[in-house]
Amino acid sequence: MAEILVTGGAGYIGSHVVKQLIEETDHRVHIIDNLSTGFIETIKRLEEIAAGKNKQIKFTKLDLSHWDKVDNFIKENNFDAVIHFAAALIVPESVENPLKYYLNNTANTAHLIKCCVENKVNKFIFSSTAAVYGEPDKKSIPIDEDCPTNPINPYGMSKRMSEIVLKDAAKAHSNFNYVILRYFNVAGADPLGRIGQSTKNATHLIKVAAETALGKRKKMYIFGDDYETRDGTCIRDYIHVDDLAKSHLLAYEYLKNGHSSDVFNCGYGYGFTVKEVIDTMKKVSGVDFDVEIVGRRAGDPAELVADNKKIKTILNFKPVYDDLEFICKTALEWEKKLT
Ligand SMILES: NC(=O)c1ccc[n+]([C@@H]2O[C@H](COP(=O)([O-])OP(=O)(O)OC[C@H]3O[C@@H](n4cnc5c(N)ncnc54)[C@H](O)[C@@H]3O)[C@@H](O)[C@H]2O)c1
Ligand SMILES: O=c1ccn([C@@H]2O[C@H](COP(=O)(O)OP(=O)(O)O[C@H]3O[C@H](CO)[C@@H](O)[C@H](O)[C@H]3O)[C@@H](O)[C@H]2O)c(=O)[nH]1
Repeated sequence: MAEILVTGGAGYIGSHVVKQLIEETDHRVHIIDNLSTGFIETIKRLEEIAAGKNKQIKFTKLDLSHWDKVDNFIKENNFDAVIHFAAALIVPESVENPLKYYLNNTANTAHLIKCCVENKVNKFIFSSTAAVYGEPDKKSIPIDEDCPTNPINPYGMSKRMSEIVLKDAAKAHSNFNYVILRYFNVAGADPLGRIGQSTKNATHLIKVAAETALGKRKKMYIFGDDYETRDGTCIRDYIHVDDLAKSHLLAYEYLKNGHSSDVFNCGYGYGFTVKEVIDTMKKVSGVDFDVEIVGRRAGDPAELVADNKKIKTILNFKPVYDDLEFICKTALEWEKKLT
């Protein structure tokens, strides 16, 4: 049994990982979150899930930018591992306000790593993103972990810089090990409908499509149909949030078994176009909602698809929910609960 700290556990992806830690392991979970984009209701749902298993989770409202408090918090507890989700993640906002991203994502992460090193918290699992690859050329797709990183916005750069901090820290402190997980496009919700993505003003395609199917938006927009892809719209590798969550449990086992630090792409290895996703949402919802084609959104690469051989081979990752209809259906069911 391990003591695991989850930062950002009141958010979308973190809460699905906490759910799995409760349901599939005997680890004790302590969440910290400043509730900037996460929700206290999510913590309450997680507490209910834990109670159903005769377990408890701990929650401390804490902002990672309060370094003194974070120092004390890590000192006072005896964590075996940290799974670090807390971050800001809106790409256009990162262009307008880069310092927010370098402070919240890079500086606070560097400080958290320092606390871990000083207090012998030797296992660190980090949420990174396909955005670290920037706009890879066609011949690099599917993208493997050796593809050069070249982030094109401050969000991607803030994550790439955190990766470098982790690598250097692990090089200098031989007991400290990390797993970096580079997520591709995360979507869907708990298949039992208990938690999901509650993000306000979400820009994510599948969430926007679910909102439009439910009439929360009058119509939705396709950002560009003049890309060099099979139907002119961008291609992405959509991974169900529960499959992604599982990779964190596998990463913990990997580190616990004494393996050394490494980086893994998280995706299914194939992609769908924006039009294919919208058609799938129309099919599962039974609603032929309005869609308008508009110009390209700045900074959107034509295609991002993961080469997932490494995570399958080394972490033994086995996708369970790799079905776009199922992903859209769970996103839609969750969206209904938010109305
Ligand atoms: N959603 C995606 O498609 C996606 C893709 C790639 C990577 N990621 C990464 O996954 C992680 C989780 O993303 P998410 O989609 O769950 O987002 P989210 O906004 O739902 O979750 C982030 C959580 O971190 C908390 N937080 C933010 N700053 C904090 C701080 N200074 N102190 C304490 N808590 C803080 C927020 O309140 C929130 O609960 C992020 O690191 C993000 O960069 C997400
Ligand atoms: O209303 C919409 C929303 C999105 N899109 C398009 O859909 C695709 C996917 O967009 P989105 O869901 O916003 O995801 P990405 O821009 O690919 O970024 C996501 O996936 C990245 C990893 O691949 C993460 O780093 C980001 O945090 C996460 O938001 C893109 O081509 C968008 O132009 C539309 O056409 N209309």
